Amino acid sequence: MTTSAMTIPLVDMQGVREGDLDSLARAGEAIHSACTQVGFFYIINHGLSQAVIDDAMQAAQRFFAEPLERKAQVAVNKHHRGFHRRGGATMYQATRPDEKEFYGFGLDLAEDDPSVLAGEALRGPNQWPDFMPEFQPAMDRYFVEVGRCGADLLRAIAMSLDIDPEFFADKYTKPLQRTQAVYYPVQSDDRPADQFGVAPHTDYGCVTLLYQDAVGGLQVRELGSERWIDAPFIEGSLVVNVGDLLARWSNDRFRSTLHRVINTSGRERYSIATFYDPTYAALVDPVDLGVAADEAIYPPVAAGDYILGRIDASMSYRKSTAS
Ligand SMILES: O=C(O)CCC(=O)C(=O)O
Ligand SMILES: [Fe+2]
Repeated sequence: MTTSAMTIPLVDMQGVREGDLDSLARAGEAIHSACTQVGFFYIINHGLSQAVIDDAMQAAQRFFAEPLERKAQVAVNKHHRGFHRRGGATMYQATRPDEKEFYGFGLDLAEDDPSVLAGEALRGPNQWPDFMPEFQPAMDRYFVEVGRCGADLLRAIAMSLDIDPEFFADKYTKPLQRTQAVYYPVQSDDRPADQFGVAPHTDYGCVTLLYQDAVGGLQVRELGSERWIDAPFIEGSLVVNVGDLLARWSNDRFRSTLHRVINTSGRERYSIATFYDPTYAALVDPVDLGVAADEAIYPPVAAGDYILGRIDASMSYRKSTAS
């Protein structure tokens, strides 16, 4: 007997952005069922302007089209910012590095910022290519707008858990938001079976917000089966998924679902993934999300410590220069 495939729900964020409490409750309910049953959902009316998205995507395409020697001028630094060449990222449990390039950046903190001076990992100034002056402003605008959307999502998630809708605000005063423009070269049909654009993995942090182009290739693992479900491009949408840290925070009520990318479309694929994660020291304690103390599966952990451990395990450059 075949059962019908899991579907990835779609949530309208319009009312949430307008601050309407009824809409917040409705979106919260839809998001809650998506987070508990699928771990993935699409959002529309997310508040990012299409012009900002298009500029960022075009800038990313131009950047990745540069020769490797140029891109290497902004090679990833110890603050986890810059260009990651192909082969630099291997997902835990994967046998081969991902077939992708990406450019990562985050909250731009000066070298004399207290968090940087204190040696907090993953903190520091962004780096930008001086050979492509339009790259930084396009990416910065995207970063701000997608961060706003992340905050809206967390408001709806808090509401859905029957806690103060503003609960997450003070956990995100200095977010470990990491935004990554990703380039997937064309993969051949006769590639080894264990060669992926991104190998099957779950995300490390709280919520991931993904803009993908129309090429497709993202797949989500159906719960309780071996089936991979396509998460195709939907015009005007972002794909959102729960990461391991939010699943932990929720005491495993929310699911952090396996996903992967295979790009056998014959076309190059581009996406921008944003890992919208809390302040380094924010305490992730299931009790704060409404779990009785004697039912909490996980002890409290500092968000940054958890995320850092996961990043260190998957990025080859950090094995030599981790800090
Ligand atoms: O680019 C995509 O479609 C997904 C990327 C992804 O899963 C990740 O970077 O964690
Ligand atoms: Fe992912």
